[in-house]
Amino acid sequence: MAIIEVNGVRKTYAGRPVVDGVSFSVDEGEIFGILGPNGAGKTTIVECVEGLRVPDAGTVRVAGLDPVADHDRVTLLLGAQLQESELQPKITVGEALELYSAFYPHPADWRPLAERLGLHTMLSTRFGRLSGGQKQRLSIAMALVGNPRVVVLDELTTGLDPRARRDTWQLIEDVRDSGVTVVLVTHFMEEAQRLCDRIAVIDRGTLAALDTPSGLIARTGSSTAISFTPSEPLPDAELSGLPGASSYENRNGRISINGTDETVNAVISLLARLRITAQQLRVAEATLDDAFLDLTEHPGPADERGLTEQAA
Ligand SMILES: Nc1ncnc2c1ncn2[C@@H]1O[C@H](COP(=O)(O)OP(=O)(O)OP(=O)(O)O)[C@@H](O)[C@H]1O
Repeated sequence: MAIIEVNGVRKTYAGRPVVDGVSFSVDEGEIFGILGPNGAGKTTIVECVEGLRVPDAGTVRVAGLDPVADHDRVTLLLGAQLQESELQPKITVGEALELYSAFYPHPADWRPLAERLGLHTMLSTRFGRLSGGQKQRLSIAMALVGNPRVVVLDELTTGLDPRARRDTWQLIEDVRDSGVTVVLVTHFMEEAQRLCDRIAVIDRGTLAALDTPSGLIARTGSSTAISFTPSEPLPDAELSGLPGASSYENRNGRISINGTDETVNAVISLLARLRITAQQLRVAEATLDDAFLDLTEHPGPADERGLTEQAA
């Protein structure tokens, strides 16, 4: 069942559409990613969902409510962790949670929430003294303290070190497992690939694609890159006939083939049949990076793509 419905939303600044007819819906209980290049319109879209901006056209519904007309009711069921949220530097973690929970008629008990988020040891620490990761955890706690049905997290892990980022991913999964729907705006492909059930790719204010991470990856022309140096030259006729292969090249004796899983198996069979050994055989799967570059405005050179190498 959809908890968020965005239908034909359009937002224009100084005559320039920054969101241009975007539609999607978010199902209750999923982690829904919103991915796109800088300035694509992601924050504008989520702020329309939160009722912080008013669309020029189209409709938004959160649990059937209009986030602008029914702002007070939507605020009770939607928790928002805003990009770069700041608090008074002197307020302590405990005071901030106490204060925010007082805004809601049925708040979560903030003490176990603080414990779940690893904040219980710093309840008397002032906001100004928290590290970036601790501030992020506090901002998640504040987004959850009202017991929301949906939480919107915008650029949650920007600026965090790899360990803090992974801890935060675990937190997001825990939040979803507790029954809260999560909308996650992110620049990090690995984050989106690991966490999201579905992803809306936004490009220049429009919806470029909406699919599962593996569905987006499958849209890339070739999902697997194979490379190796054969112990003896391979006949061109054999390479050109490989099933599933979209291209191949021979550069100074090193063979590179773009293809599919079927191509990998065919290469292995071919090498066995010709009794040729392959040195430095590498098989790299396409990642969400490849899909993102294919789907958005500025594709980068193929050799900059984020292929994850796997030993064959
Ligand atoms: N209040 C505003 N007035 C004028 N232009 C705005 C305003 N808010 C956003 N924009 C412009 O709208 C476009 C989309 O901005 P938005 O913040 O939604 O993008 P984004 O995808 O979230 O970007 P980023 O990933 O960099 O955060 C940008 O070109 C931005 O400069």
